[in-house]
Amino acid sequence: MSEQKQRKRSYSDLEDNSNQRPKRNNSKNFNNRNRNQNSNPNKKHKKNKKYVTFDNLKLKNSLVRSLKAISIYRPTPVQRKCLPMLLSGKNATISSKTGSGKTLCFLLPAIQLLTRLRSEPSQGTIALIISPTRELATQIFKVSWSLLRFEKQRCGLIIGGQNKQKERHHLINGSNLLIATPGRLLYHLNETKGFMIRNLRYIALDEADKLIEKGLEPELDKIFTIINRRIANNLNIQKREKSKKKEKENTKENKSVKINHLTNLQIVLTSATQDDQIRGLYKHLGGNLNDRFALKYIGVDDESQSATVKTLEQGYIICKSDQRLIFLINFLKRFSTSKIIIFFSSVKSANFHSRLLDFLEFPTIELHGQMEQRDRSFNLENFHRAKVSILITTDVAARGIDFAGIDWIIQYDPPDDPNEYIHRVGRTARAGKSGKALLFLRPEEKPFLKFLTKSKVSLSQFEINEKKIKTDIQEKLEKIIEIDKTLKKFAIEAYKGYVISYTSHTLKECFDLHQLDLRKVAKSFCFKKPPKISFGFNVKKGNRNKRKRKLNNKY
Ligand SMILES: Nc1ncnc2c1ncn2[C@@H]1O[C@H](COP(=O)(O)OP(=O)(O)OP(=O)(O)O)[C@@H](O)[C@H]1O
Repeated sequence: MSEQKQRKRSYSDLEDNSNQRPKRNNSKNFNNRNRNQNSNPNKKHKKNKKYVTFDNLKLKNSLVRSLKAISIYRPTPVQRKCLPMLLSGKNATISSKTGSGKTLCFLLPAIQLLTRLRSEPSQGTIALIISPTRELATQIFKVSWSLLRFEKQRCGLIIGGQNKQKERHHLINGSNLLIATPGRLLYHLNETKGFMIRNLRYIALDEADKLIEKGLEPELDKIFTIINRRIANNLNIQKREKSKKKEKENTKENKSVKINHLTNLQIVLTSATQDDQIRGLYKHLGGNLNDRFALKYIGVDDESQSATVKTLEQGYIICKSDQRLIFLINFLKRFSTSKIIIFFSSVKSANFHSRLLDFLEFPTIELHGQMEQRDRSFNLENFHRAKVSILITTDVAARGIDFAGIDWIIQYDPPDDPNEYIHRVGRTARAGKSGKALLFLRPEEKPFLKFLTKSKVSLSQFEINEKKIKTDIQEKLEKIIEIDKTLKKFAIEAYKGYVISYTSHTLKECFDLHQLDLRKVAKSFCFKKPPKISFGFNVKKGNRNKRKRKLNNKY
């Protein structure tokens, strides 16, 4: 049997073990497994020289107590490696697999710093955490809140979509630890008088690579320029108070805000996927990689053969466009007692599929960036609580969110690149738990597997057992769309969104717009034949006629 064949697994061989899933462990503790396996863990630990506690890492007693209160007793490998360095004030960029505990790596040093400085609310923000999404920022805020339970320092959250007035009030009252998304942070830096940032000493950028990739670089640049200027002014005021003689010199400095005071900050960058872009971002922050402020790279899993965790079982299926939806529906029927996340490439597509699946009596929860913030938070909370549910989402939920008890990650629309794949599947199999992931690929998209392999992700092929797939449903779906005009509208938008999303794929050799057979694509949006719509693509000169003809043929 060929190697490829040996690796193939039948989709129907996959067991739905959701019913046997151990009860959700709220503590999400990596160490519980060890404790359960060993009736007397202390004996084993005494023998084990590597046994490290948070106390060994010189973490304050009150912080160790806060950790115990949320059932966290021992540091994870990445925490063991990073905390000594970060607690001593060094700058670092941290890379380790999804769900390995990076949040505490940047939060504990921030809080320890606040307590060491005995910072008061009147001193404003001393530590700042920037996150690319609102959901992730909120999650970090909740963890910060529980870690500060025995401290007098305050934490605050400022994210898009929230009441600016309320946020202003909190900022003026002083949030020593502030968690923010870039847009809203920039707004308050510009508009909120009394938002004190001049005492800033610590800055962490979570999912740092995403912050750049999301096109947030110009915003970050402005943020750092303002912070730099405020720190500079503050230092000048302090100097002036010390020595009136030097006032002339100081005034000069006051004008030259080009001096980089950001190098006086402790800087931490984290992500499960990192590349050279991170170095670029660090330079924005004023860090010089050759001096004493050098950014130390801490990569916990660099030697690992795989970029994803061992407890994740992952595979792909090859599915023609017109079979995709039928297969998805069959899959959801089969795993009806599971907690599932399905990723789509566009908001419109997520929108339509959520409605369609609800109609077909698969209750879904929707989450994407074009929803009202209130609905976003409400839906996210509901999904967190649910034992069995289907989350229909876009890449807004791909990063950092700490979901519990997820059985399956379905990438119905493929991700843009291997990094995004790694983050998406990282929403399951977290903190030592197990999980499964399934990637849908059209035959033409198979080259994407090569890119995944290069990024140390290897998948098995799950075969579709054609006999078990009910295909008669296609006709019913087409009828539903004909009758329900609202659903039809959503289907048209989704179809358009799907095709357009193809134009923005960076890996053109895997996701080529011109290889889409629109008649088949239309089937997967419940149409008998492609709806007549204009996509308004920019067709490059030279190939204009050829491409136009090609597109016309397909539409
Ligand atoms: N020392 C620890 N002991 C037990 N559980 C822990 C520990 N540290 C973190 N956890 C838990 O592990 C889970 C994952 O942690 P976290 O969200 O920080 O991972 P991450 O590395 O940031 O993941 P991602 O890359 O996906 O953002 C959380 O539920 C957290 O409570």
